[in-house]
Amino acid sequence: MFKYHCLNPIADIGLNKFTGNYEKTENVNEADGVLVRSAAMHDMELPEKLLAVARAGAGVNNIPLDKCAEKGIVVFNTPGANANGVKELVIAGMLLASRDIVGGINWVAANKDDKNIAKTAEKEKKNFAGTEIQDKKLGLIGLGAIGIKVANVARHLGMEVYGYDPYLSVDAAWNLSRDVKHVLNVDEIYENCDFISIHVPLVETTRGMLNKDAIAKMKEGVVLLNFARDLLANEEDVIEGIKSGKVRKYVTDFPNTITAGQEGCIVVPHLGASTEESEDNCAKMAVKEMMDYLENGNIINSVNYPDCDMGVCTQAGRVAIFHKNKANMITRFTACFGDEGINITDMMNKSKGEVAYTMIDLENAATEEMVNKLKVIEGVFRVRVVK
Ligand SMILES: NC(=O)C1=CN([C@@H]2O[C@H](COP(=O)(O)OP(=O)(O)OC[C@H]3O[C@@H](n4cnc5c(N)ncnc54)[C@H](O)[C@@H]3O)[C@@H](O)[C@H]2O)C=CC1
Ligand SMILES: O=C(O)CCC(=O)C(=O)O
Repeated sequence: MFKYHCLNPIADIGLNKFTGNYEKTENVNEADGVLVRSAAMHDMELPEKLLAVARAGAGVNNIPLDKCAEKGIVVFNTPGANANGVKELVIAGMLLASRDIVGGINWVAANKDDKNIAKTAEKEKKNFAGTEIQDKKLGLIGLGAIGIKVANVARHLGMEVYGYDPYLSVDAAWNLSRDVKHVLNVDEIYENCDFISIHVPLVETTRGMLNKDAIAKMKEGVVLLNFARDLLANEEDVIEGIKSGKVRKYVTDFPNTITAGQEGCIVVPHLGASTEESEDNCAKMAVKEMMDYLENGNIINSVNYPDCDMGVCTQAGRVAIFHKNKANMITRFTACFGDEGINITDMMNKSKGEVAYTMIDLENAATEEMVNKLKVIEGVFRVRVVK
């Protein structure tokens, strides 16, 4: 029996995929798996028993990835599962920035008792007028699951699209409209685009990348859209840009004390993935990944361990070892089994950066003695008897 804990509400359609072999617990300390959306886990004490964290979503900056890796806790996310939800909101964001739709709606609500509202509106509407997005230039920083979808739909809306992604995957390239201008220097986006939308993960190298130096290179009246993470922008610099007139609007999905209620900022309460479809897709994918890992030791879509998939174990035993990615580890593992006279029938070893994961199928079930021998090998973080 496995136990799971939800740090945020997770869609029932996903939770209903758990079989009778799973039980929900309200006590995180007894959970084998944790499901999470945006809850901050950095200050959380990681329970000894915990084996896996599944983020029902894309961004994992709320999870201590390295700390989890060192404890042999696999962190999963759900690539692409909420990308369409975000794409649709980004398009809405561009439209909201182009005419003062929110101001206009508020004006109507404030004048609801005016018997002549139809006539007055015709006089007042000039205050809320704006521009169209067709034929404007859109620059996308990050051409992953979301960036690509935004690029392709923007092309259909008649925009000229520039895209920048130094790590563009082959899959992503296949899905990208050939009309998108793929630039190799982000400055080309800053210098040319009327709308700039950022879709990269928040990591040390991307933190604050939309700052005063970047804004200085941009066109007058640029619209910035940030549906990725607030800390990707230096928002004080963005506010300065708005005050000087350089930045026409800043559309963000991340309310905070810098942008909430600020003139020129259109702030949405983190609604990018808040659609029934995205929530369902993320929940289903997160639960599937977690179950495959808990039952079979397979890792698919992890952000802190390599993918490693040996299917369902048909042998008597399966052991999974989390360890440092360094020389001689496999020799030492196999020696442990050899010393006990246990035959290895199949094996897989994968690495990701500084960590590695080894799955070993055995003709006989692993003994406690053998597991203890593996645990004390220098560089081993965790040994898990899967079967
Ligand atoms: N507002 C919301 O509710 C949501 C926000 N997000 C945020 O959006 C981000 C992107 O999501 P996805 O597109 O699904 O992720 P993804 O992983 O599919 O795409 C990210 C892309 O950014 C690229 N990249 C990384 N560093 C870069 C850099 N310095 N310059 C240019 N490109 C760079 C990567 O190569 C990758 O193609 C997430 O990390 C998350 O923070 C994601 C989903 C929902
Ligand atoms: O779960 C959510 O609503 C947030 C989604 C998100 O920000 C992400 O997937 O990165």
